[in-house]
Amino acid sequence: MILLDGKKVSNDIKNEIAEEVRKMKVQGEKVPHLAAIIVGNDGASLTYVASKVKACERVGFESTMVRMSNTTSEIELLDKIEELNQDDDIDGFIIQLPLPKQINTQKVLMAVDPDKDVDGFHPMNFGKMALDMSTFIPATPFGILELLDRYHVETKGKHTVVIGRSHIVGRPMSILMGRKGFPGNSTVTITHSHTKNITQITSQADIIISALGVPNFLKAEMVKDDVVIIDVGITRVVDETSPKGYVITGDVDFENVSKKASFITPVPGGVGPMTIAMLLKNTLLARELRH
Ligand SMILES: Nc1nc(=O)c2c([nH]1)NC[C@@H]1CN(c3ccc(C(=O)N[C@@H](CCC(=O)O)C(=O)O)cc3)C=[N+]21
Repeated sequence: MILLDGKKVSNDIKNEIAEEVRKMKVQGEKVPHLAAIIVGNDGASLTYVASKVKACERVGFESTMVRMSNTTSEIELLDKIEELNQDDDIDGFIIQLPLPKQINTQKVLMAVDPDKDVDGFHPMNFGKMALDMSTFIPATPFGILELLDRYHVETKGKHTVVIGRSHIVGRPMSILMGRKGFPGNSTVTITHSHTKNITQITSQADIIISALGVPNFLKAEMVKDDVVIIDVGITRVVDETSPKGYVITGDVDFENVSKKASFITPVPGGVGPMTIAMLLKNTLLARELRH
């Protein structure tokens, strides 16, 4: 079994980006600037945005965190987005999801300038991705592709099973794995809450990408030998014995499934850190597009 070490690979990527930034500075160019809007004060969201800001500092990017109260109206958020769209100093920005229920997420995502949409959530960019045009690929799927690439995991002709059809992970992942190229050229099955007899499907998979959010959902009995496992789950499970009071738990019963797997991502230290690294990569791309 080979561990797909997202922590290590994301560090390698950050070092590569930091090197690019150093070159920009030497040439007297402006460094990339990422902004993140966070609405509300949900603990998990704050932690994620804080780690994005920290990652910016680490590679030498500028970053701006925009905090808005959880009673923010849709209009107020749309105004803020327009401000960032117009701000020439900002190369890219994200709106941390999920948003409070008074706000229509789809409407908000459509207000982002597609050239600054480093999350790749605007329908224009999602469409480009589906049509193999160059664009911002959503950070988590992009990170998974990068991990598969750097570990030379064969995807061509393999049966990839994606669990979950979210707009952020499952749906884009199912498109990307079936695209021409590498990683890609997989035969893809996408499963969701209405899928019947999921074990019958997962047990035929060469590659399983689980983005469900149900801790320890995928058991050893549901997979075949030498399967490749990508665990996107990051559920906080209460644990009084740990210093933070919770442990981050994946969708995969790691202890048992890892015994059958050829490659597997750990949680934490797998897909999560890759997400952050690829957001930086998209921000670098956004800056290059604009200058
Ligand atoms: N507009 C938007 N873009 C996002 O990219 C986005 C979002 N909204 N909403 C929430 C999800 C979640 N997400 C993660 C980022 C880093 C880790 C990460 O670094 N995880 C560490 C553990 C971190 C910890 O200890 O809490 C790991 O898995 O090793 C996890 C999850 C980005 N998301």
